[in-house]
Order: sequence, then C-alpha cells, then structure tokens
Amino acid sequence: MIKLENITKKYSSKGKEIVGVDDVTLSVKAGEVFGIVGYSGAGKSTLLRCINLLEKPTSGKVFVDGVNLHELSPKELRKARQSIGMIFQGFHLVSSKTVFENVAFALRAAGADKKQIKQRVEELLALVGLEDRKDQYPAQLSGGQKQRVSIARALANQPKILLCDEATSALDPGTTKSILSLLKKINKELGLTIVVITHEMEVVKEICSRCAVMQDGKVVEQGSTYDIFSDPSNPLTVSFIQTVLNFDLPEELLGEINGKLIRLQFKGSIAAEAVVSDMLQAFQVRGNILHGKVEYIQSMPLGIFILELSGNETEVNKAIAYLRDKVSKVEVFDDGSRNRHLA
Ligand SMILES: Nc1ncnc2c1ncn2[C@@H]1O[C@H](COP(=O)(O)OP(=O)(O)OP(=O)(O)O)[C@@H](O)[C@H]1O
Repeated sequence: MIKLENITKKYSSKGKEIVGVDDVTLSVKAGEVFGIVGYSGAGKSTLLRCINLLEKPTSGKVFVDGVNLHELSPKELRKARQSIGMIFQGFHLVSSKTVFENVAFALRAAGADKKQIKQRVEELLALVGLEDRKDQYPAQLSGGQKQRVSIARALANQPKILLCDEATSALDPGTTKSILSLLKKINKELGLTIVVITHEMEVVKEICSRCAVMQDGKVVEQGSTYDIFSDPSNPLTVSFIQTVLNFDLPEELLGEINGKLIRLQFKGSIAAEAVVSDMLQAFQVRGNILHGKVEYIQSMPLGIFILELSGNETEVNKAIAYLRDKVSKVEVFDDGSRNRHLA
C-alpha cells in the first residue's frame, strides 16, 4: 500500500545541513497498522509527512497504492491526498466551529451537498462515539474527545490510509488506551491502513502488527512487533523494549541472592511452570522463581521468568543447558550484572 524507497530529507539551517531522514526504505502492507518508533529528533514526523508529500523528500521515491506520487500533477496530488487522512498530537481543530462543522468542513471542501454532509457527519460521529456532542465547541471537550473529532474529520472522505502523528502523546494513559482501541476498531471495520509514529513502545505493542525503529534519521531495525519484542537486535530497540518489559528486582531481594540469576523467555504457548518443575526434578538444584509475567503482543504470549538457581555448580550448569534446550532464550546474570535491568 505504501512503499518508501531510499527516502532522504535534508534541511539547511544557518548554513548547516541537517539530515532529517537518511536513506529510509520500508513498505506498509494494505490493512495493517504499522508503527514508527524513535526518540525526539529521530526523523519520525519528517518521514510520516513524506508519505503524503507534505514534506518533499530531497531524494527517493514514494509510492501509494502503486502510484509514484512524484509523477502526479498538483491536481492529481491533491486528489491522492484525499485518500490519506492525518491526525496530530495537537488535534488541529478549528476552535470557532462546532464538532459538526469541524467534520463537515472536510466534506464541503470535497464538494459534498448539504444532505450528504449531514448524513456522513452523523455516521462519523457515531463511529467515534460522539453523537451527542455535535453542537459543542472544541474548548468544551476533553483531549480524548478532541482526538475523536479529528479522527472523524480525517475519515470524512473515506481515505484508505490514516497517518497518526503522535496522536496519543498528549493524552493520559486511560484515554490513550481508548483512542488506540478506536484506531484498532477503524482498522478492522473499515480495513484502513494505519501508520502511527510514537516515542512509546507501549503504543506499538498495543496496536501495531509491524514496526520500524528510527535513530538519527535512519531505520535501525524493522520487523513484526512480536519478533522485535522477543528478539530485539539493535541496542536502541532493546532500550525501547525495556520500557515495556522491564523487571527491576528490588535491591533487598538482590542482596539475598546466593545462586545464579537466570532470565527465561518463553515464546508462544510453552508452559513455563512445567518446564521449570521438570528441570527441578531432573537435576540436583534448588530453584526460586523471583518474577514471572506473560505479556500479550499482538495476541501472542511472551513469557518472561526470572529465577535463582543454586546448588552444585556442575548440576546448575546442566540445568541451565537443559533450559536452553527447552525455551526460546536463557540469559544468565553473573554477580557483577545482577543490578542491570532484567528485561
Ligand atoms: N523544517 C525543518 N527545518 C530544519 N530542520 C528540521 C525541520 N524539520 C525537522 N528538522 C530536523 O530534522 C530532524 C528530525 O526531526 P523530526 O521532527 O522528523 O523528528 P521526530 O522523530 O519526529 O521528533 P519529534 O517527535 O520531536 O518531532 C531533527 O533534527 C529536526 O531538528
């Protein structure tokens, strides 16, 4: 649905060249929710704005639905942009217009008549759960409600793609969840392709089937969200994953540990408890589960267990070898690294 080929965007500021996006190639499939994650200044917004050519890449090509956007006339580009809706962190609503008028505006601009506008606005406000707010002004709405209005407005002309520029960054965690569920619902019910940019891995975990991690204008890692969470390879990705899968054991507990500290990662539906209890029966070791958690990423379980193994060193090593054979990842922390994050 979206193909970005070797996109580079350079700016010049006070005689200096700034590379906002540096040779990025990626594609987004029709009907998926794709996440672009990175810290501030990584180039996410610039890349997102290249998708509808709001930002013209210095070099590289943008294809949407098989069409090379650079080859379109200004009129054709305006039409193509109607199939790409966009929402923003700051909502961008017109404060002097009611909710109804904010949504109607997009339809009027596309040439719809009064009757069509009324029907479509009511449909859209029902979809985003704001039927009873149509006569209110943005100032009378909460942040989450404002974002719902901007989603309704972005969907007015039945786009195929929705670009979300840090759409939940200004919202509290509860409201963020409700907006993410709304995006998920729209993706499922309307088959809309969604691209979200965010600095929060939690957002990616919640709704994205695939994602790309950006740093200094480059994509440093991309893949399915589950694979990225279970086997991150880039150090930046690892630090992003830690924000979601972090297990800091209390200092008091770490002080009492005499054995080896082991982190086990289980992919899919492997029964963690059974593997650990079989291991304890098979070897002369003592095991103490310090932490256990199963996260669901794109509905697939990813289990992380931290345990202390103690006993005769040979037996402990045999037990570790047994675990390595049974689970997807085993990490052993020696004394010197006990205080690191066990994510
Ligand atoms: N119009 C511009 N002129 C000059 N430099 C720019 C311009 N827009 C972006 N940049 C620079 O390009 C780089 C990438 O910025 P961008 O806004 O895309 O990052 P980001 O990952 O979206 O971060 P944030 O979430 O803080 O916006 C930054 O160094 C930024 O300063």
